[in-house]
Amino acid sequence: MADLLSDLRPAEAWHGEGVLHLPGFADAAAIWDAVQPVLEAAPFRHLVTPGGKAMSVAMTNCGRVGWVSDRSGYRYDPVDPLSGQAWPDMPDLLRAVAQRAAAAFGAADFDPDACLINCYDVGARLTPHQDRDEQDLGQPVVSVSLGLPGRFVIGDTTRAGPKQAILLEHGDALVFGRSARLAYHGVLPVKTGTHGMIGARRISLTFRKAG
Ligand SMILES: O=C(O)CCC(=O)C(=O)O
Ligand SMILES: [Fe+2]
Repeated sequence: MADLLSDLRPAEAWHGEGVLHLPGFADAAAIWDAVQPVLEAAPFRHLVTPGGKAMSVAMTNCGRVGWVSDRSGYRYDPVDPLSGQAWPDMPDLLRAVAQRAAAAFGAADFDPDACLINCYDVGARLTPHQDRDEQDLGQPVVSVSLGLPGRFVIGDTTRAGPKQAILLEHGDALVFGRSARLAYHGVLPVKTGTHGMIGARRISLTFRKAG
């Protein structure tokens, strides 16, 4: 007998054994609600790269530690440099969706302690990089997308290697790990548009086991 939900929802897609795209995986409205108190306590801000340039993506965090960048480098820090306080706790609903996505990837023991929240205004981008500030590279990275579509590009472990683009839409989850854990990835400039719930921007929540 046909499963009604799986008929309505686009299928999950593996890109090799290291990248799993889960279209429409998350309850985006519930996630957006849960993020509001985080944004009140720790608003989006444009971090500065070690080279001194402001990033086009605005960022904040929740969880035990948060990812920060400044003139001295990149790191996970338990303190929000803007408030001088601990980052807001990771809401249970966020942790749960990240764990559910990781389980679909085969990482049932994923226990994130950091959630980096990225805000892309129209035109903002993230140039290809590796996520390598986490201690245990055996754990995957899970992202959940909200708002305008994002063209996520991911390649191999070399900066210049060929990349494929995966369109990430409102409510999609993406997991990368194993052979793709150190793959170079980024987000192309977000195209003009307005999303009914999120406005003229894309927001991604990226969950990691940092420590
Ligand atoms: O916004 C995304 O989907 C990816 C973000 C990312 O690569 C990161 O936060 O390290
Ligand atoms: Fe990344």
